[in-house]
Amino acid sequence: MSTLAQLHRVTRRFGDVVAVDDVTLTIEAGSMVGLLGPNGAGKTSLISLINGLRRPTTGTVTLLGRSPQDVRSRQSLGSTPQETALPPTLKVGEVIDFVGRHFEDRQPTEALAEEFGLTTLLGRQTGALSGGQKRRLSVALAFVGRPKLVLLDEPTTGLDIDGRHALWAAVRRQHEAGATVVVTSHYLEEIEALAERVVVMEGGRVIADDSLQAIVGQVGVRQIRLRTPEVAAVSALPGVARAETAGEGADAAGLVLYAADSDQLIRELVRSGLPFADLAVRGATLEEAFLTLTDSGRAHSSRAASVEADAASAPYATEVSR
Ligand SMILES: Nc1ncnc2c1ncn2[C@@H]1O[C@H](COP(=O)(O)OP(=O)(O)OP(=O)(O)O)[C@@H](O)[C@H]1O
Repeated sequence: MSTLAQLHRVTRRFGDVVAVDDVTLTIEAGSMVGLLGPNGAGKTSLISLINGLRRPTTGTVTLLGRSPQDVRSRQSLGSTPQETALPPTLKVGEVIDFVGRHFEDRQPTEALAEEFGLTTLLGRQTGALSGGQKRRLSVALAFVGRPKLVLLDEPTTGLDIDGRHALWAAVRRQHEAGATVVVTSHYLEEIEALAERVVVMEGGRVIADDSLQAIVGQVGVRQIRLRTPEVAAVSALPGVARAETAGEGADAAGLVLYAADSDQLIRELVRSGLPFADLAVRGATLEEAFLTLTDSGRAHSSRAASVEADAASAPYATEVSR
């Protein structure tokens, strides 16, 4: 596998702020990498180091074997422009043609428009597009030059669910057609839908870098859902790492338990004689993995209150940490 981008011991400071802190990272050709992290984790700064908009304070960044500032390496890079960078009086088709002309091997305007659901908008001025339509155009432009590497910084922010799903499908098809993609997102669902490899950042550092499956698997918890009128007693069973009530139902609340050993917990539950129904067990989600991996998750857990006996009637989910 060839390397498209490489960061070696890269630190980027803005005054006193260390936005990227001693990061070493390799982006291999053919991969689909999700960059995940809480606000201010350094994701955008990392992207701007790869696309050459920023230079590292220390360390080295290479893009296709060259400096990211070298125009030859940027020829093979696709990224989304800021929405405000779209010329408002140019039509969608004209903008795609304009950007496409910068590349030797480009996707035809009609094909790209079709792929990103822009066909009926080709004749419309970009200034007259909705926010979601501008977003789709911005992402489509990242792919027009058949780039080897595409950097998508929060590609679906502001899109509704249908719009998000349609864009993910288009990005997946472009990836299958050969594009290597790095995508940052606040939506865990987006990373789960797109990424094969997940890099988790926090405080400028990479705190996890593995396959999506392995990241989720790192969280040694399983989720057990059931309904019970005895919320407090079931939540207090040995082996429960965390419990949340959904507050549904008048007499038997929905309860979500997290445990390292779900089999053992179920044995304890049966042995306790406590009433329960609708038992379901599944593995952790990316969200649970993320909360476990990041400080925000630790803060979130420590803020959580204990399950009280009256939690069954609470209108919102209650989370506990034990
Ligand atoms: N131009 C800048 N000048 C000063 N500080 C900056 C600059 N750009 C980023 N920072 C700081 O660097 C840190 C990382 O910011 P960055 O935008 O890379 O994070 P992020 O993970 O993309 O966050 P978000 O998810 O909120 O977009 C933050 O503390 C931010 O305030």
